[in-house]
Amino acid sequence: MQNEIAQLPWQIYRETLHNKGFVIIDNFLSEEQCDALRQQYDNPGLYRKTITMERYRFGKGEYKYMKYPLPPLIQSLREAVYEQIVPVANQWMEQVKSDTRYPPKLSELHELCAAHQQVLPTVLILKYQQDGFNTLHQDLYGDIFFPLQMVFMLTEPEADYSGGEFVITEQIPRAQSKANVLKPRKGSVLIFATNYRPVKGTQGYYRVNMKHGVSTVHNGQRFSLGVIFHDALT
Ligand SMILES: O=C(O)CCC(=O)C(=O)O
Ligand SMILES: [Fe+2]
Repeated sequence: MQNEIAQLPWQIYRETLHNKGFVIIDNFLSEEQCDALRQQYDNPGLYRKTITMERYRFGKGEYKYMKYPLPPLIQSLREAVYEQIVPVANQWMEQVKSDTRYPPKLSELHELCAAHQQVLPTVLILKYQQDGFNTLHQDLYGDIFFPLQMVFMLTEPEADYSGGEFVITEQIPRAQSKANVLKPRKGSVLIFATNYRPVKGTQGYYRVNMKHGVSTVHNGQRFSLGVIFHDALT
């Protein structure tokens, strides 16, 4: 899996991340891998915490945080994609004139997280049913955060559910927000900015704040797997 990931045209994906703050890679997971992950939703041994989204007013639906050790497929995806996108994260830090630099390996990011008491895995699997949705948010879990994250689509739009678009908003300084509405197919991965992206202005780069969420699912069931790279305090 790690070798297959390394073979993808990452230079193009990195450019898209720079230009738009998100990129969709189709057919990243097979049908079988998606179905297997989805079936694991009901395997209680895999999870450390279940969140009913209504309770926190996060939306409507349910998600579960995985425990360490992660299933081998997810562990290797998380490591391999991190290594490909860490140059984007570092270039963003440079552009916004931050001193933060991210290490080349995910294990090194996790050492940094651990030094800030962030040791719990943030990988989560989400399930939305009819009328489910996810309010616009940012996945920050402590002082240490990696500025990009990914989400895998485990179900197929129109066939498995309707509605349920992935929404990313860009809050342009001194203007109203712009929305990007995405409908990635089953097996696709979407990589996107966790809190902001740099945009070139007349006087260097400025930060455009980004949030993401999921619009209302009208029918059916929508499953996704969110992979955040930093670990959490709680
Ligand atoms: O269900 C989705 O597509 C989005 C889930 C989410 O907020 C995330 O993975 O961070
Ligand atoms: Fe999220």
